Amino acid sequence: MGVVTVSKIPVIEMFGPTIQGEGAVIGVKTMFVRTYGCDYRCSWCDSAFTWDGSAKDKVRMLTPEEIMAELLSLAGNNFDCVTISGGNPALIGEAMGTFIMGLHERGIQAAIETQGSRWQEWFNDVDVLTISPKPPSSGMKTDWEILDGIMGKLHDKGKAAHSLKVVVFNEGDYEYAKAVHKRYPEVPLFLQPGNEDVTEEGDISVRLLGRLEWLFNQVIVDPEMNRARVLPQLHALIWHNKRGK
Ligand SMILES: C[S@@+](CC[C@H](N)C(=O)[O-])C[C@H]1O[C@@H](n2cnc3c(N)ncnc32)[C@H](O)[C@@H]1O
Ligand SMILES: Nc1nc2[nH]cc(C(=O)O)c2c(=O)[nH]1
Ligand code: SF4
Ligand SMILES: [Mg+2]
Repeated sequence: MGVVTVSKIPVIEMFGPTIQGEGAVIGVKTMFVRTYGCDYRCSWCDSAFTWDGSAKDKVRMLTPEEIMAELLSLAGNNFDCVTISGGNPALIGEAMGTFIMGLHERGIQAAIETQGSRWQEWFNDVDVLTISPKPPSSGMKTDWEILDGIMGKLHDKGKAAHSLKVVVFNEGDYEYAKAVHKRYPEVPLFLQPGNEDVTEEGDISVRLLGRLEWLFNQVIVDPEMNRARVLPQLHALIWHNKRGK
């Protein structure tokens, strides 16, 4: 019985350059690679096409070299950061590690968006690692043992700059974010208001800013959140629910 090495990555979309709209590196110019498949099914997922089957025919199995070539043909030298999101990119093993090495060989930084349900060895090589555990409104249940394991390994190896990002839709989610903060007090925590309608067309910025103000007001009166940072989804303020931005 041989070991099967999976050398390809399921890619649902690549786009950019755009501006990173969330979390620790908000405002940075970046390309996006979005992988297909997720082990979660968040009720409010803004990228459900990565797992609900609606875009299955658009998935391409690509080698790290093919992804690199496509990024270069999309943007030339007009970027030095690639954000890998999904879906859950942590479902992908060695091939992702190879891809990240290729980025580094070209002096390009790798940022990852994942929910903290799976560990991969290549997390150690990521430049900007965002772990986004899911609050109750998502309908998902956090496996704290797994999350503790991931946070512990990141802490021990001390290599990847990592942060936590919790999406908050309501009071219950806010309490969850506080529990996350208490559990991992040394890790930078970003709070992001939820987008309650990811299909609405047109300008949603006023609705999103209303939710941002609500979240500001939660944090402002809360002495247990003195270090949390509250940020909008900047890209959604500018480009609304448009895909590929
Ligand atoms: C689409 S997910 C993909 C990466 C990974 N599966 C995760 O959830 O972290 C990227 C980010 O978008 C956030 N997100 C998804 N739907 C959202 C919504 N309706 N409002 C605000 N943030 C949302 C997620 O919480 C996550 O931080
Ligand atoms: N501009 C922009 N910033 C983002 N930050 C995280 C995103 C994601 O979908 O993971 C995202 C996205 O889709 N677009
Ligand atoms: S974990 Fe991320 S990609 Fe998966 S369903 Fe939730 S928000 Fe969507
Ligand atoms: Mg997004």
